[in-house]
Amino acid sequence: MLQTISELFELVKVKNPLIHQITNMVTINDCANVTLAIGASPVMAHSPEEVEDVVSHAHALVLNCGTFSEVTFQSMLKAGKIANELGIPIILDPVGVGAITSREKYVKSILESIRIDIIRGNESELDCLAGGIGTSKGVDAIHTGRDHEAIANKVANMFGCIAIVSGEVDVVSNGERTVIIKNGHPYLTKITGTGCMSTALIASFASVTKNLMEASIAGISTMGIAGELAAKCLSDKEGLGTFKVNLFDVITLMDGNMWRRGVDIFEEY
Ligand SMILES: Nc1ncnc2c1ncn2[C@@H]1O[C@H](COP(=O)(O)OP(=O)(O)OP(=O)(O)O)[C@@H](O)[C@H]1O
Ligand SMILES: Cc1ncsc1CCO
Repeated sequence: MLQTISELFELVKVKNPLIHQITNMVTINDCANVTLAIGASPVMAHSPEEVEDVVSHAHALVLNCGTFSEVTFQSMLKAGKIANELGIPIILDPVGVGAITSREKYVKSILESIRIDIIRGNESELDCLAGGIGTSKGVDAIHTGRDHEAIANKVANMFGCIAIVSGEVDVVSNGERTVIIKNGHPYLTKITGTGCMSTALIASFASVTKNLMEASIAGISTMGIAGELAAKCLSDKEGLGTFKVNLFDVITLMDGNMWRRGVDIFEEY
């Protein structure tokens, strides 16, 4: 498995897939840049008049709910339906679901109307989709001690997709098989958007393979490994600003070999 995942890095760089992202206004620029850093090509288009055209040329579609509106919702439905028709993988990032009541209704409606391939969110967000209370503080997770493996497994089975619960360890499940990834660094929680950027990375990998479990593992672990290496390079006088720059540097340099050396996977079946 490690060998085939490591090959995805080269594949993304060679194919330079187009990743259509309907995303939030807080982290949009970072998501575009991380997509470029891994070797894919971002296009951020939101308007209902444009999304059908844009998605029909894309190789993956990201739906990120971070700053939501009725217009965004309509755009997501339009783009999602075309992506389903064309067999383009859709990756949902249900930012803030559980924290903002109206968002839950919209996200559940998206999940009823469109076939979603991968859902990535933090513990609170995925717990909400699994039918729990999804306790959170704004868009950040509140750690409840709930079983992340059970949450990922339940979401995967409920929506027939791959579910990723990110956190101190990341859990990836397709409802039958669960993989636990132990990479990461606490600083990843201190700059906004590392979850959103992980979703953009997952979409980049999902656009070049039919094996969406491997794409999910590649995307989420890349952020964890990059966080570790970015922190390791910090001097005593450097903090989150340099950490963020280092994070982009590491992701630019990441290839299959670097990934294999850094990844810390624990598998369960
Ligand atoms: N306590 C932690 N220690 C180490 N790594 C962490 C920790 N919490 C999260 N991470 C890593 O941070 C990245 C983002 O995950 P997180 O769950 O914080 O996303 P998020 O809450 O959706 O983020 P955002 O909404 O800011 O985009 C992942 O790569 C995850 O592995
Ligand atoms: C801070 C924040 N608020 C809405 S979206 C977002 C980015 C992280 O999800």
